[in-house]
Amino acid sequence: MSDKRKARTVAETPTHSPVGGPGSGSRPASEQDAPVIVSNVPGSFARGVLANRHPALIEQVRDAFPYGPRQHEALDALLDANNNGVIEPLAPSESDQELWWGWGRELFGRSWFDAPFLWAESYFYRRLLGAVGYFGAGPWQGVDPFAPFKRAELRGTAVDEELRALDALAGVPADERATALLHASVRGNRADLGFRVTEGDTAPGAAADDLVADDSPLLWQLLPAGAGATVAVVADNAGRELIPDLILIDHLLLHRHAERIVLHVKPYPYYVSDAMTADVVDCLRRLAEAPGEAGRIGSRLWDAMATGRLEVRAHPFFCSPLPYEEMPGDLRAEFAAATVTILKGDLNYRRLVGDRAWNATTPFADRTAYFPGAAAALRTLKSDVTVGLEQETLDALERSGTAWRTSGTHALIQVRG
Ligand SMILES: O=P(O)(O)OC[C@H]1O[C@](O)(CO)[C@@H](O)[C@@H]1O
Repeated sequence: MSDKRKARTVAETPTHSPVGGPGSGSRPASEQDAPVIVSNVPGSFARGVLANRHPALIEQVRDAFPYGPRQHEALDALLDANNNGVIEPLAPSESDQELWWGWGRELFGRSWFDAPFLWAESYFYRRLLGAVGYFGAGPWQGVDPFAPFKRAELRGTAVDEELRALDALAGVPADERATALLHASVRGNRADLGFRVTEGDTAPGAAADDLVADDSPLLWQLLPAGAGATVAVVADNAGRELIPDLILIDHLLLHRHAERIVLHVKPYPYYVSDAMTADVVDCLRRLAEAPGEAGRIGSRLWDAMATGRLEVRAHPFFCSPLPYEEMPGDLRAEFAAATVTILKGDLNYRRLVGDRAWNATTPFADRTAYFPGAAAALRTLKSDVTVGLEQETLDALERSGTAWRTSGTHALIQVRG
């Protein structure tokens, strides 16, 4: 962690005020130095994730596998630490111990609730994987603890229906189809398994598809047909999100909005349902084995993988607790070479603009000015961070009196060219 980042984080943590909910859009966050979001504010969304979602998730994972005593004990210890304890560093025998030490040196020994929300959530997932033996030599090595949930979702009838709907879409003009597929990719971000861990969460797709910002014309301007573009897509969730992402990718390739697409996934399980290479394979199989248009899309994508027009990458940075502003040089070069980078989902958004209590009218272009090349965020709002809203939009959202920032009822398409 850079000294600059460390100083900002530590200094701001205790002075952080609650974010989210009605009235929060008018808080006087300076454009340069909005407070880092932490989880120690009673009633805040961030606190709810640590206090409610993480314990529920531990139990779900525990119930989903016939783990042995070692895993049960480690899960008990993680539950206890999450609820009552302080953050412990990884054991020296862990291969990424030094990395995490560097990323959180000043946080170890403090309460989970006092750490920056993004860091605490990321480290929780790292500890969960450790507890179930994902990294250790042994029989549970490499067994994705979220695989049963991902698999169940992919096999569900909702996916059948979504794939069948592609048959009707095949006949509509290409530009209408492009818009529909772009929106499906945004909406797919509602289908986040983590979002459904605790009761009372809004069901995906249950509410109106409200875009609070829509820069899609700029996205299409950046990708005129036949211009030989390379597009980077930073994936978010597997299953019901990745399927529409892949369908959009097929459309971009088929209509030559892109000559080549690099799909960035996580190198190991992360944030419940985040996509890894194995999930891309499962989704491609699901598509390829489907009847009709979905099957045709699946076999085109399968071919695109074979020719290199579609390539999958899994950079370790994607599982770090860092904002994109701190991305390493090789990833920066990769994004710089792309015509546009499409970042899917809420977590990527937090890492893109910074997990801070920004004033919601802070321009998206300002918050992403550091990004090496054009960037497009396709995101359902599932946490407090939001930038780039028009004042009237923000006023209307605040007047609505709803938890518009966190309930998954609203979405956005924001682009910086
Ligand atoms: O899958 P997505 O869209 O990145 O959403 C992940 C979001 O879910 C949460 O982890 C809460 O469960 C947020 O803190 C996080 O930003």
